[in-house]
Amino acid sequence: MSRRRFLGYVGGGAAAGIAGGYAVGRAVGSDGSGGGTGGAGGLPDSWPFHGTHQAGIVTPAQDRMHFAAFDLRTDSREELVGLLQEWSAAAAAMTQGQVVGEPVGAYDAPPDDTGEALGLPPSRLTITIGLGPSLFETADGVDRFGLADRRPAALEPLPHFPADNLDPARSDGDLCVQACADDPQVAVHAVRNLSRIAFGRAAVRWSQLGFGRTSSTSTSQATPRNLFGFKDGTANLKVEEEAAVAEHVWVGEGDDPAAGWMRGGSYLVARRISMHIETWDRTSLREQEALIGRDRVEGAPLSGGEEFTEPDFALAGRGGEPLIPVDSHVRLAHPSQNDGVRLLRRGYNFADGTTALGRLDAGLFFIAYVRDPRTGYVPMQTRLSRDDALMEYLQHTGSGLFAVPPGASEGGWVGEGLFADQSVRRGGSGLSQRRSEGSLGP
Ligand SMILES: C=CC1=C(C)c2cc3[nH]c(cc4nc(cc5[nH]c(cc1n2)c(C)c5CCC(=O)O)C(CCC(=O)O)=C4C)c(C)c3C=C
Ligand SMILES: [Fe+2]
Repeated sequence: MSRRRFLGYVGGGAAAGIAGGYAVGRAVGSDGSGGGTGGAGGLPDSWPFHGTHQAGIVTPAQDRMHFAAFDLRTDSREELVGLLQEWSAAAAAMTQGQVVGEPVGAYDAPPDDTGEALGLPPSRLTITIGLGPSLFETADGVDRFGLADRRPAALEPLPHFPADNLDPARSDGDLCVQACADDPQVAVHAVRNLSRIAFGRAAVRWSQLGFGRTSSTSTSQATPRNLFGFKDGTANLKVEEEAAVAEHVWVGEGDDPAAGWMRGGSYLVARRISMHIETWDRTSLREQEALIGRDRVEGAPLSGGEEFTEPDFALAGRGGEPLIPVDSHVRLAHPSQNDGVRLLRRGYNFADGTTALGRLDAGLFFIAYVRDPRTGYVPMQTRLSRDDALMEYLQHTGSGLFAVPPGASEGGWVGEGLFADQSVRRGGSGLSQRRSEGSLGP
């Protein structure tokens, strides 16, 4: 049942009228107007949960995010399967603006749906589910769920990068959920309800709220700005570049024969990057632009042109120095310096109050989707962490790598292929037989 109809159902016409007015006040128009940063034109009001790929990857980036990493509190394979199934069903409902579970349950029991999104539209919510390396094997080699031989080779914990200052309490996790929406209440509601469903089986390890997307993932979107005040996402990989997305984002058929279940999936890299805002704000505009390699107002490369003009790294100024400095961010991150690698960035700004020193605890929650982090992320991050002059203003404080399985079909669930593959391989008993044996879960 839709969250909007629900109010009329339980409260009668008057309740529906009040709630409807409230919802309209908060809603983002279907043309994206009022959606905050950028506003994407002509978008539908909701995105389907089911499909070849999970939603929330090439979907035009929404304005808000709630990201959560979970640790499993069970060693039962059946409970893990049940959790992924229940999460998928709840995600399918919430992304369509429907209530989770029974619209009206027993009066003496807690309601299924936590309620704070009642009356709110879908708000283009997407829910993307990922699996961390520790789900397959713990750091001390324990195979909790019989999945170690299904682990993708690309799902190795990220290495330590120069200048990393990672907080374990903001890093890693067995599972992750990325909930993005144009209304923060809808994104938070999604994570809260998945967390409630997980009770007893998994618990939130860490989470991050984000606002003001720092990337466009579609040419229909205007380029937003990060907290340094610069346009961010200009050269991002966009959904319209189908061939490049296939090459750089989706796991292909022959990528990893031992992990065929990842075909059509991707790998999510998350980095919580604190930005030294106060220091930046005392830095000259000339220096700021040299650090980025683009001008602040238009976002054009310092070699000239407009926002979408290709940078000319060879062009030198009067003094003979390249106009785009050799240690600038965009030069070091450009495909020409990275064996042609392109990332699909999907990050968000964050501001988490103030530090003990009275500075803004703010930055960029960097998310990228890559086909293989070993080639598509690690070398670039190593180069940036070592040589990027912008690093003087940044500190990486959290990190995670997650395998994001392909999308679920109608009636299916995210991660189904991981377990199905295994049942076939382990003795050819087949999915349904293993179900009837009770070894796969419900
Ligand atoms: C490892 C990958 C990257 C991290 C980490 C990263 C952090 C980061 N970036 C900015 C600001 C900007 N980045 C821009 C471009 C850009 N950044 C990366 C990669 C990482 N950034 C890439 C691949 C690119 C595109 C390079 C290209 O092909 O030209 C830009 C310019 C505008 C744009 O193209 O998006 C800005 C601005 C910050 C502030 C930051 C960490 C907090
Ligand atoms: Fe960047």
